[in-house]
Amino acid sequence: MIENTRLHQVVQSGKAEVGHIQRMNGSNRVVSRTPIYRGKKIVGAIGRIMFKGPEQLEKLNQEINSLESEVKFYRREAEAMRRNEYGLESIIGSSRSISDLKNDIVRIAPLDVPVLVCGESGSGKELVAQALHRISSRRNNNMIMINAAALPSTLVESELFGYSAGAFTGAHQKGHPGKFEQANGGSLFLDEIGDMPLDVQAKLLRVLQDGSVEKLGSTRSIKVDFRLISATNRNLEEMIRENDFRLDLYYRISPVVLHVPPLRDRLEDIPALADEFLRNFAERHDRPVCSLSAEVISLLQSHNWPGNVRQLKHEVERAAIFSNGGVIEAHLLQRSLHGGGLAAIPDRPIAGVAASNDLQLKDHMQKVEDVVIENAMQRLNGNKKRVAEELGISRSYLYKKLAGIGVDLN
Ligand SMILES: Nc1ncnc2c1ncn2[C@@H]1O[C@H](COP(=O)(O)OP(=O)(O)OP(=O)(O)O)[C@@H](O)[C@H]1O
Repeated sequence: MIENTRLHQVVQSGKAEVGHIQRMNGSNRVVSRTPIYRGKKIVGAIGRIMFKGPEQLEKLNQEINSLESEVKFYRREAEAMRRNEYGLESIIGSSRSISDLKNDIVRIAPLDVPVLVCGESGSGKELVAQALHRISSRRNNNMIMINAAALPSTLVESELFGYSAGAFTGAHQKGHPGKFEQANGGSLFLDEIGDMPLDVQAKLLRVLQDGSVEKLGSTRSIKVDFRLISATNRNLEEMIRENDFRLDLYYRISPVVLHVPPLRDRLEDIPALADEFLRNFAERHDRPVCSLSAEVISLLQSHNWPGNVRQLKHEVERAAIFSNGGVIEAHLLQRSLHGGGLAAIPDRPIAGVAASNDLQLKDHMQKVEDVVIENAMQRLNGNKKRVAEELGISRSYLYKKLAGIGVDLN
């Protein structure tokens, strides 16, 4: 006889009981009781132990919760990937200049020629590079990214060329493939190529001429075949005139040049861009999607966006964070967007700048920049990526400024 049984009640009521706790031999069990019918008549009931104890049920519950949130996460990821499937879709905008750019990408992507993507910082050069790769015949292989500005000079060679086993003390036993080798069969995206030191430019040129690399510590050259996509926000022609960029390298990297227009020249794209950023933000943080009031849209369209789309994205996401959902109103935008003022209110007063009369305007500007950058570095705990994003400047420019201020970059 099962103690505490309720099977007789189930026979009487004809109602199944699922997930009930029943005390048996001093332990709690999770049980189910189901009536047995013959035709319309109840002829008995069957009891089953579903879980050996409530803890087991709790554990299962936790597992289901964690699986549910995993599914949610992958759903969001899949959605993001679906949007990026064709590469071009991730470039939002239907202005004339962006439509022309997309048409050029479609035309150029299948041709296996090097492409130089020029444009101001934050204008979307990396997105263009991704789209070129994704709709090229090399899309099933990797696109390897190198940020020439962020490569410490001591690591340039091992990073780019790789090294063979035992090439130097501390080298990994099996050696290491460099970025050129990793890009074999795919594309190599050289970001901020204008910031590449002259000695590295010479090495890169050799690789492009020979189509092969020699690892550090090895005399054997390895054939490499990649499509080179470079990007810069610098004026390379001017750098060539100043002997800061090699003319022969320029010819190699620029059979096709694409120009990404600055945001201020395509203000009509702002509503679509902002909508996309708000949608992504809501998806990432599992929050309802906000929209922008007409006043906010017109304020955004009257700004000149020195940090381009990156700055817009940052601004829109910032407003979304501070909004309570629904429509984002103008008071949530930073002061700078209401006409005048710096993008960030400096934590440290910009002292001494106005006081000294013997400085030229550009020196005053430099000082203001230095202080704003130092403040942002402090506020964001030295996170250079976030500082560059917040100030709407490229990381290469930030590195240069930090080196000028005397901040240790390592
Ligand atoms: N047309 C666009 N549609 C959607 N998002 C965009 C667009 N252009 C830029 N972005 C977004 O703005 C940010 C900056 O873009 P990206 O990194 O491509 O700029 P960049 O020109 O390569 O900048 P940098 O010169 O600083 O490296 C990214 O978050 C990117 O997704």
